Amino acid sequence: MPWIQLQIPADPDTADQLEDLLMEMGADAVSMEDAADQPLYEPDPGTTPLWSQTTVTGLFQSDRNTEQLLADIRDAWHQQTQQSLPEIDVTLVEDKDWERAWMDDFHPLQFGKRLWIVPSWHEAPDPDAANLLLDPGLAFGTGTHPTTALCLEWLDGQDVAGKQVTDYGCGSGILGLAALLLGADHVIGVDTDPQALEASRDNARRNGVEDNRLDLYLPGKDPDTRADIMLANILAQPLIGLAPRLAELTRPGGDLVLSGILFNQAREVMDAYEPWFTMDEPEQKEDWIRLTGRRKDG
Ligand SMILES: C[S@@+](CC[C@H](N)C(=O)[O-])C[C@H]1O[C@@H](n2cnc3c(N)ncnc32)[C@H](O)[C@@H]1O
Repeated sequence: MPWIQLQIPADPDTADQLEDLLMEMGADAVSMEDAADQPLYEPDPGTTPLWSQTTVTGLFQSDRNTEQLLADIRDAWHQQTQQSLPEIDVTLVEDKDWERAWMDDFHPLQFGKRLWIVPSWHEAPDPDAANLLLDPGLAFGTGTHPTTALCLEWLDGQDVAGKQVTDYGCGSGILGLAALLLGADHVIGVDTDPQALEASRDNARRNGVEDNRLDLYLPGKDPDTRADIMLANILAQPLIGLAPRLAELTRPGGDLVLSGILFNQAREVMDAYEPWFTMDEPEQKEDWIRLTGRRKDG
C-alpha cells in the first residue's frame, strides 16, 4: 500500500511542535531531517518568518483525503502559533522507500541501566545487557520517540520478574518485549493495526521469546486477564476513551503507565483515570509526558 508523505520546511525552534501536530493528525510515522543534510529552502520573497532548511516529514495512510488533511494541518498550526505554514510537498511513497529512509537513522539505544534496543541489522554494543533486537517494519516503536523512551525508562527501573503485563497499543511490540526480556512472565499485546500484531510476533521470534509468553489481539478480541502492569502508549484522546477498559484489565494494586500525552493534555487524562487509579505526578520528556498510577481496590 502506498503512503501519503508530507514534507514541511520548518523553523528549527518549532519543528518539534510540528512533529507533534502531525502525530495528533494521525500520522503513522513522523521524522525530522536536520538542516545540515539539505539544500537551503528559499521562501518566497517577502514571506516571514524565514524558514530554515529543517524538514518535518509525516506519513499518512493513503485512504486519507489529502486536501482535507492539508487544510486541517494548516488550520491547527495557525491556531497554535498564529503563523502560516509554507508550501507542503506531497508525494505518494511505497512502503519499501519509507522503511529504507528511516532505517538509516535507527541505531542501538540504551534505556536506564539494563536495557538496550538494538536494530536487528546492528551488533549489540553490550552483549551482557538485556538486548531487544528490533525490526519494527511499518509499526510504530523503535525507542527513538520520547513517548516510547519514557515507558522503556520506567520499565528498566522496575522489578518486573514474574509479572503479567499488558501492552495496549503494542505497535512493534517494543514495550511488551522489553518487559519479557527484563523477566516478566507473560505479555498480552493489543493493537488496532493487524500489521503491528504481525511485527510484534516477528520481533518476539527474533528475540527467542517463546510463542506462549506473548499473546496478541485486536481490541474487542482480547481476554479479560488482569495485568500486574498495564502499559499504554497511544494518544490522549484514545487513552481517555479507554480508561474504563484499562481499569478493568488492571488488578488491584497493579501499575498503570500511560504515554503519548502532550504536556497540556495531562490534567484531562489524569481526570479520566482517577476514578480507578491513584495517579502520580507526571514525568516529562521534551513535549511529552508519562503518567503512572496504581489501581485502587475493586
Ligand atoms: C504511539 S504507538 C506506540 C507503539 C509502541 N507501544 C511504543 O511504545 O512505541 C500507538 C499504537 O497504538 C495503536 N492504537 C491506536 N489506537 C488504539 C486503540 N484504540 N486500541 C489499541 N491500539 C491502538 C496504534 O496502531 C499504534 O500501533
